[in-house]
Amino acid sequence: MLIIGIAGGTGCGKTTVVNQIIEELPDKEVSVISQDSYYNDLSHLSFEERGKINFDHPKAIDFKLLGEHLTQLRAGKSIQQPVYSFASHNRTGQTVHTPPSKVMIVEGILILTHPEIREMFDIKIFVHADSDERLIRRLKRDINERGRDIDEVLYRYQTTLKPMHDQFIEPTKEHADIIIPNNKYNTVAVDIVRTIIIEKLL
Ligand SMILES: Nc1ncnc2c1ncn2[C@@H]1O[C@H](COP(=O)(O)OP(=O)(O)O)[C@@H](O)[C@H]1O
Ligand SMILES: Nc1ccn([C@@H]2O[C@H](COP(=O)(O)O)[C@@H](O)[C@H]2O)c(=O)n1
Repeated sequence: MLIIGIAGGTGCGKTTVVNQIIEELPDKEVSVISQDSYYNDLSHLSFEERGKINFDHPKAIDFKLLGEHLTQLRAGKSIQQPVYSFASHNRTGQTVHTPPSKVMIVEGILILTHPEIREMFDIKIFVHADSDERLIRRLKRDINERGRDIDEVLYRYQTTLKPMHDQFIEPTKEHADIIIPNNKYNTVAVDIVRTIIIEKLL
């Protein structure tokens, strides 16, 4: 099994890059795990209380469960990946059956911050886009797809997102084996990563 970790600040294009990489690959051979699925279970809090959580701090992530799941996958066992709702700031209670595959891609803003999780990756990738570009993309995406308004996105950006990015996420770039510049769509980098994966699948 080859486990690839793909990190980078919000809006840098991690999900887009992953989708481009796997587009032409056989479904059964490559699976994706999103760090978003591993936000802590916040069922004990009200919606208002959940909305005040700092979702850009490493403590917001259930790294224990993520580590257990990666260990199980490496041992050839399937996992039940939680489904996360950005609308309710919580897990939905549903899960996605995720079997082990030859290549597992794990993507998320904070996945390279945790030493034991980092150790589990055979290849570590950091996707870079400038912060103004990321904010513009985040605004458009969160308003169109995640049920947010401009005030919510900007408030979160100023209070938690930017400080946490500077403190925790940007420094993990130094752990990366590959840095993908993604201010513009980067098909060359996507092709290179896909080629590495295809070699593993042969
Ligand atoms: N290279 C790019 N150029 C322009 N827009 C992009 C690019 N990559 C991603 N996007 C757009 O930016 C938004 C955020 O991308 P996404 O892949 O969700 O980022 P992330 O998973 O890193 O938060 C999406 O609407 C996506 O379509
Ligand atoms: N309930 C939540 C949980 C997380 N976020 C934000 O999501 C970002 C990470 O996801 P990306 O797809 O953008 O990498 C992170 O910056 C959190 O602020 C949220 O808004 N609400």
